[in-house]
Formats: sequence, structure tokens, C-alpha cells
Amino acid sequence: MAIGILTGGGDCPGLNAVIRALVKSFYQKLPGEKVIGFLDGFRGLIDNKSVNLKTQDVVGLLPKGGTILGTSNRDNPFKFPVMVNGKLEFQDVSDTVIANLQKHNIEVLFVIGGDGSLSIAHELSLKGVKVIGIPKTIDNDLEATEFTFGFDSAVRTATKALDMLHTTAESHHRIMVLEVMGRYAGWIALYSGLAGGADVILIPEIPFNWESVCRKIQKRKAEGKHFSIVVVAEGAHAQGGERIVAKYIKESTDPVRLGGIGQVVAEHLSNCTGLESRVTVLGHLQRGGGPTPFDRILATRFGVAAVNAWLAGKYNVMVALQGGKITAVPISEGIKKLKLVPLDSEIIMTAKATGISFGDD
Ligand SMILES: Nc1ncnc2c1ncn2[C@@H]1O[C@H](COP(=O)(O)OP(=O)(O)O)[C@@H](O)[C@H]1O
Ligand SMILES: O=P(O)(O)OC[C@H]1O[C@](O)(COP(=O)(O)O)[C@@H](O)[C@@H]1O
Ligand SMILES: [Mg+2]
Repeated sequence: MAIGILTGGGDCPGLNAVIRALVKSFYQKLPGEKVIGFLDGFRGLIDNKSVNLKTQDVVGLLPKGGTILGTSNRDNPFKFPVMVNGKLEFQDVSDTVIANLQKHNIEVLFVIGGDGSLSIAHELSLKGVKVIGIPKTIDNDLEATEFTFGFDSAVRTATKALDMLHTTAESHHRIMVLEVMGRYAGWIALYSGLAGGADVILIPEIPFNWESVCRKIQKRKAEGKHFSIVVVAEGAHAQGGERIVAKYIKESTDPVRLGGIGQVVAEHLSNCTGLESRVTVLGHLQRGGGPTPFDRILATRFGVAAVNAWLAGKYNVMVALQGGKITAVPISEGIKKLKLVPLDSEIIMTAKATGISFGDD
């Protein structure tokens, strides 16, 4: 008997901490059995590329960023891209995945991933594969869990960037725009904006009004504050406007990559206020580096809880943080829709009460 693990989707700090917790707690309970790590997300299950994971392989992993197993955000076994006669086609290769799981006598597959990877895990479960999900993503946009690991680390990095932009903004009397990740959900922009003392936060959930944003910066100028800090999520857009697409990755079933809204906001604000502006795109720095203590602990709790859920006979569940406690919910709960920032949430109200503009008044 063996268990399988894979990491799927965009990487984030804390993936290695989950792998470590899973491997350590598994061997404590079942020292004679095996853990197989599949490489590069679902790609490793399609190509049957894997490694044996022993306790000594997870030494030193707690603070290490990325994933030792590798990951992929384009290899979906239900829509796998293949070139046929020079044309791109998407094929269902899920039976190959199931055959490869059987070759390794995999009793249960632990999928550490976001909405995309967990949707694939759910589809596999409908074909009889026993799966357990562990929710990751810097975007914090998975339902049924208060936080995903990786989010706190991304917020740390974005907050640090805002602290650093503040000093140069103040010196040069400039508007500094920081573009952060978040395609549909503005959690990173909201949390880092609040922690980093932003004046304006633009998120996908609240389409903004150009005049409202300009008014906010002009008001600051009139008060003698000749610099401003704006955080904009990559998926933010003006009222009646579109999200700005940086590129399409045609082999992916989730092909859109966003980027560019920061530049547009910086130019517009410069024109309407007469202040100089500069833009910083934080990009993949947000996914890099080691996890924060919060993420190390959450990742460890998730890893141990995932093994315990399986030992308790649960399948097709995702471990989750609810009310500060770790629990297990059906995977379908986690993927039924994206967890967006609720417009009436206490955190939005708190931000507004301290004068932060969302460009909606
Ligand atoms: N709703 C979906 N259903 C099935 N597969 C999806 C879905 N969204 C994305 N995918 C695929 O799942 C894989 C991982 O998705 P991605 O969004 O990149 O990572 P994550 O697991 O972090 O959400 C990619 O191959 C992507 O094409
Ligand atoms: O690494 P890529 O392919 O540029 O993807 C960028 C996207 O991945 C993310 O960092 C994380 O998304 P997932 O958690 O869904 O993998 C998004 O915030 C961002 O839009
Ligand atoms: Mg996703």
C-alpha cells in the first residue's frame, strides 16, 4: 500500500511545509508503508514520473519556499493539450492517470492545490479515485476555508513593498502604484493595502470610478500630502471597463494571465492630479521565498489533518480552517465558487473608516 502526493497550480510558500507534515505524520502512524510524490503536478501522474518520499527527504523543508515536487498550472488530465497534425487538441487522459495510480498501489491521493487542482481531484473522485484536498493559493480565493496557506506570506511581501514605496513616494512627492496578484479576488490587495497604509485599494470585486479615485488623491494634495500610495489587484477594472489581459497561454484550460492595470492607473492619476506617478508590478515575488510563521503552522496543521482525515475513513474531502479550528469538508464545498471579498465585510468597513478609498464613492 502507498499514498500519493502532488502539488498543483501556482506555487506558494508553505507547500514544502505541507509535504513535510504529511510525510512525517504518515510514517509515525504507518512506518512500513510508502509515500509516492508525483512530480510537476498532474503532469507526473500523466507521465508516471514520481519519487519515493522518506522521512529523511523532508529534513529542512519547513522554511523552504516553492515545492520540492515541482508544480504545473496547465496540465489538466481531463483536458490535456496535445498537438495532432499540427493542431492543438484537448484530450481526456484521466484513464492513464488512474492506471498510473494503480501501478503504485496508491490507496489515496493527496492533492495540494487551489480551485483548479481541486476541481481535477474532484473529477477524479467521480471516477472512483480516493482523494483528499489541501487548500493552497496566495489568492485566498477558495471557499469553505478562512485562509489558504501562502496568502499570509504573499501579504507579507506586498506589505514590505508598500513600506518601501512609502519612503520614496514621500521624498519625490509622487503617486506610487503597486500592482499585486489576484485575478478575481482582491484579498492580497485588501490585506496588504490595510497593513501597508495605502490611500487607495482597487480590487476586482469593486469596479472603480476614475473620478472618485482622482478626487481622493486631489483631496490629499489639498491637505498638503503630496504623495499617495495605490494598491491595485491585477484583476481590478474601471466601472464599465474590462480586466487587462497580459497574455493567453493556449495550452492551458485556464489560459488568461492578467497584468497592466497598474500602468493604466498610474498614467490616469498623473494626468488628473498633475502629480508624477510610478508603477511597481510585484509579480512572482509574491509567490517566492519561505513561508511566514502563520503559513508554516497552517500548512503543518493541514498536512497532519489530511492524514488524520484519511485514517478516520474520510475521502473526497478538503481540510479547512473554520472558526480557528481545522476541519474536513467535501471538496465540492471548496470549489463550488470562488471566495470573493464580501462587499459588506468588516475589513472593507474598517478600511473605509480609516479613509481608504476603493474608488466607489
Ligand atoms: N474549474 C476548473 N476545472 C477543472 N480544471 C481547472 C479549472 N480551473 C483550472 N483548471 C486546471 O487546473 C490546473 C491548475 O489550475 P490553476 O488555477 O493554475 O491552479 P490552482 O490549483 O492553484 O487553482 C490547470 O491545469 C488548469 O487548467
Ligand atoms: O505563474 P503564472 O502562470 O504567471 O500565473 C499567475 C497566476 O497565478 C497566481 O499567482 C496563483 O493562482 P493559483 O493559486 O490559482 O495557482 C495568480 O494570482 C496569478 O494570476
Ligand atoms: Mg486557480
